Amino acid sequence: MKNVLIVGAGRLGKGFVGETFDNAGWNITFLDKDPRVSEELLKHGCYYVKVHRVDEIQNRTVKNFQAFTCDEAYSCMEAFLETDVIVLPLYPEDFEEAAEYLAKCFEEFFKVHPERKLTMICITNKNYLIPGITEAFKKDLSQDARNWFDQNVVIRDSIIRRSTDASSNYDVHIDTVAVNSLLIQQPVNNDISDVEWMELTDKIEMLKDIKVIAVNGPHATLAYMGYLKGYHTIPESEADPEIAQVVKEVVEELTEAVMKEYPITPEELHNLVYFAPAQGVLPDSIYRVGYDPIRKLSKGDRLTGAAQLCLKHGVCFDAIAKGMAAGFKYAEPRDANAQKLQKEIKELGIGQAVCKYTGLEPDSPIVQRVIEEYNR
Ligand SMILES: NC(=O)c1ccc[n+]([C@@H]2O[C@H](COP(=O)([O-])OP(=O)(O)OC[C@H]3O[C@@H](n4cnc5c(N)ncnc54)[C@H](O)[C@@H]3O)[C@@H](O)[C@H]2O)c1
Ligand SMILES: O=P(O)(O)OC[C@@H](O)[C@@H](O)[C@H](O)[C@H](O)CO
Repeated sequence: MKNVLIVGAGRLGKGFVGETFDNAGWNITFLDKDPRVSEELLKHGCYYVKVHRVDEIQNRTVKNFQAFTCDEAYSCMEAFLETDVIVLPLYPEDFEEAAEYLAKCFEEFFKVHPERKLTMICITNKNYLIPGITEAFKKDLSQDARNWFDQNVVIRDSIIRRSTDASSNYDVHIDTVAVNSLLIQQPVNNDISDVEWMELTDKIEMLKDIKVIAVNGPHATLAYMGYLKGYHTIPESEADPEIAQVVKEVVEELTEAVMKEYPITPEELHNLVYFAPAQGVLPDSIYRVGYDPIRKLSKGDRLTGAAQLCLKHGVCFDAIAKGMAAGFKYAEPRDANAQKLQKEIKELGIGQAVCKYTGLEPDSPIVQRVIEEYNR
């Protein structure tokens, strides 16, 4: 049987990666730095995933797994030494710490199985992270292990086209929408062709730029505008006619700009970004989708990146600016970066804050439009 180690056993780690590899008959090992994750998994002995597919809702119970915390005793070591594939559904800021912790595991793997190959798959919505992640994973290795790592381990980026939510990262009841595959940069070192929803591709960086702008830009707009109207879930925002109209215009604006910027046909774009309707309703939270407005408003990311493309190609970005302005008003108390942003806006004023967090110059037409929308 093949073995997968899932580093980051939160919503996506359990609800997508764990459930999917379990379905394909792989041995699953979860590793998480939050002790509540393994405590809950081990207490229940299983977890539950409601998989919303196009044709049905599957209620899956996943029972066959091991779960570990990133403890000092390295209780995950034995499982690590048997792994074939390592999947890392982590937020961008968490890779460095994961790499530091796992250095000891890679050092041991190299000693015990120098002949084996490994594939690591990173799951985030941030592009161009792989060189930095690779450095982080090699940083604490001995020279011999580093040489081995270069020859035997590949770290691949992916494009995740699936929403998966739960009340917390340690909740054992998870909802996921399964209508699109995970696109993974090829080649990989280990055979994953038996696992549903895993699809190898080329041109990952270009496709990821497009996907983050075209899928996550409208998604963030739903979250930020919905928050301002007091909603808690994305379906509530989608049902609001005023928000739905702005989101429709966001899609029109960014689609025109994307088609001008990238060598992609309308059919290829559709295949990349279309989510077929699934059965039931995923109660996806505005908290999760809006999470970390500092990342989401940064240069090149889903909203500012979309506006930048529009500006470059002479396309109107009025609706995108509305989404960005709502992002600058996002004050969710549980979101540390939303709080940080609000504090900075109070201290610096909206003008300087927009420049600082979008990375754009004060005379940029994007900055001007966002400030106008913010003050409206
Ligand atoms: N949930 C989704 O629908 C979804 C969709 C697309 C992309 N993503 C991306 O996937 C990634 C994970 O999202 P999520 O929703 O599963 O988040 P989550 O918060 O539910 O889970 C992340 C888990 O990683 C753990 N973690 C953090 N640092 C760690 C470390 N150093 N070592 C081990 N574990 C560590 C956390 O404790 C947490 O349990 C993010 O980059 C997110 O943007 C999520
Ligand atoms: O994961 P984030 O924080 O980058 O973005 C939140 C959502 O937009 C995102 O997770 C989507 O649900 C997902 O990318 C859809 O495929």
